[in-house]
Amino acid sequence: MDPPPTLVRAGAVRHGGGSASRARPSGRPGTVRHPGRAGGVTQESPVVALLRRILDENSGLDEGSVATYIPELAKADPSRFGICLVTADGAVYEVGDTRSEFTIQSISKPFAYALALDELGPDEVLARVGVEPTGDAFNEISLDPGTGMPSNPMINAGAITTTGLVVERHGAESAADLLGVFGGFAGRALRLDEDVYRSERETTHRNRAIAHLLRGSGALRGDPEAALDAYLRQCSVLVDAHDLGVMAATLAADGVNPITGVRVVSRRTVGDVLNVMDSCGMYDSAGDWQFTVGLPAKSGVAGGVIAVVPGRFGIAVFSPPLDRHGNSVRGVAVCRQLSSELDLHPLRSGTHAPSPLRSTSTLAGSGSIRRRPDADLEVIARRGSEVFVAELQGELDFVAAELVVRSILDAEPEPRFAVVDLRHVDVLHPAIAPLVVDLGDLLAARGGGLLVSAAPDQVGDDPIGPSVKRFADLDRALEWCEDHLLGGATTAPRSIALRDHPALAGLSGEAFDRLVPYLEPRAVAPGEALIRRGEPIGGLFLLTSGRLSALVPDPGHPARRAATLVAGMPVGERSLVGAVDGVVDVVADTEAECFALPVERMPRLRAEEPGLVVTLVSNLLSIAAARIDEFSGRPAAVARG
Ligand SMILES: NC(=O)CC[C@H](N)C(=O)O
Repeated sequence: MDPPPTLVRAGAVRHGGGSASRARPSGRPGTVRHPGRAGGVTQESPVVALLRRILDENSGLDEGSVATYIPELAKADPSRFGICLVTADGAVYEVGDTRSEFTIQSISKPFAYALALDELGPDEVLARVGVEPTGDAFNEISLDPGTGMPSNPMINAGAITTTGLVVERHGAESAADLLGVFGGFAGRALRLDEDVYRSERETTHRNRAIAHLLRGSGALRGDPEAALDAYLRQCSVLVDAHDLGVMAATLAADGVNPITGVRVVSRRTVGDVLNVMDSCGMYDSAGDWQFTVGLPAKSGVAGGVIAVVPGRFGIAVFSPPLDRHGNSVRGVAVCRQLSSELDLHPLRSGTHAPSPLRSTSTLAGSGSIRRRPDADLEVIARRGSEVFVAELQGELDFVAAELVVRSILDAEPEPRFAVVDLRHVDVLHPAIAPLVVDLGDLLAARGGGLLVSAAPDQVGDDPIGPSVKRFADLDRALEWCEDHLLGGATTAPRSIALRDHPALAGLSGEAFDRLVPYLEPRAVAPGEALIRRGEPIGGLFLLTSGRLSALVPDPGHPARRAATLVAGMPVGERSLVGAVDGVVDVVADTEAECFALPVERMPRLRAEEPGLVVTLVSNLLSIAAARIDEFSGRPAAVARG
């Protein structure tokens, strides 16, 4: 059946073939782009190929028969078969008959339950419908003997009550409201199959009995016929497998439709809905489903089945012939195969989350890049095991955080400080906050503390805990620890005389005196840049005091420190070969002093003092060579400092 003309629909290119498409949130529901199409030829995604194989392998399955108790459903074409998988971020994969419409039937139940929960809140809903799996058939005439209320919202008794709650609140508008919410989940306007609605209304004696029983028990408080009518209408909403895939994906995406980007219901509601789908969604085969598939799911007697992999994707299958429980035979078979082949069963997957520890070391093994004199490096090497260093990665939930805390507390010898780097952490669960704060206190009691290096968008700007220090990057945290271990005992020369600058080594006193007029003393305040990336370098700078850092941009993070500079080092050597732009920002960390040889004075120096220039350049070369040795692991030829 053609979709309403005003709507642009995802994947409208195909029927019966296979397609992968990706739709992003935009103003129009279901607007789509086809990444796999090149030169007019549709290139099939491997995911589509996988779904097609599963479709083919199950298309010989001829058991079951189409529902006949609703006369209109008996007309269904039993050969229709489609599979649609939609990811929580909006990629759509579909094979087979994913654009043939059928009525949603009982797959409407979780979505009506979502509307009731969202509007009335869980307390009011739970007072009228339970969450106990019964193992009953979908149409069982049953009430919980303890409460007198229906056991759960996935069997008809519970679903009619859920819809009754909506009717008590919205009256005549209820059917339209339900249709609107279903459309929000599907990402397009949906409509009723009037023939199926009329056909069921005329024959629904059993549901009518249930509705009146519910009125008698007090589960329904309004007109049972009105609740029944709204329920029958909600069951008669026309969808196709693509719609159901998007609806399931919206549940997978915590209630935000991944195609339209619109939040349909709250996150909390989705959690409640998935819970009852998990325990009660497949009626009297719920246990078998749990055992073999293990995913929250819902089936309908017109042949649809949905299953949800929370946070990941939704699956929809359409095939009308049903088993004795009223579940699509091929739908169940496809979900079983997908669950087992793709390792989707949450209790069976056997996969363990990757380790949150990307690397562990101590300060003795991995110091900061701050240049320090050898005597300081010896102190750091000797006391470095007091500082445990861990680079973390991936998702930091409670389980991951427990492992990190344990590895810090089990470390030998016992560290006083722990440096935890979050640069490679993608997700931080709020649940770990108390562990972080307490770990800081525990380390503080040892005379140390916890240092966290993280970008502001990971942990915000607020203090994390009384004994937790924050740093913009790992290197700065390591540097802080080194400074702490050194205390006031550092032997680092805070400043040197210009005469002692290694760049001027070997210059005679006279030559030095002739050079001095070319130089200009310059003071740099903390935070001030001596060189800026992309801007002309002003000259050669000979550092005589203070500390500076060379910073490179790191998308998504604060600038990364690529090198540190101290008294005795040259910066801006490249300006000697002509006017060039800086490739890094060189920024002072402390008050710093240097002598500048400005670029504009260089031509005259070259012309008038060629011998002096040769000495200067060869000194700069040996300093550079020493640094290269250092980076390549060879013992430095020039003393650090
Ligand atoms: N399991 C189902 O899909 C049942 C829905 C159907 N409308 C009924 O109430 O009987």
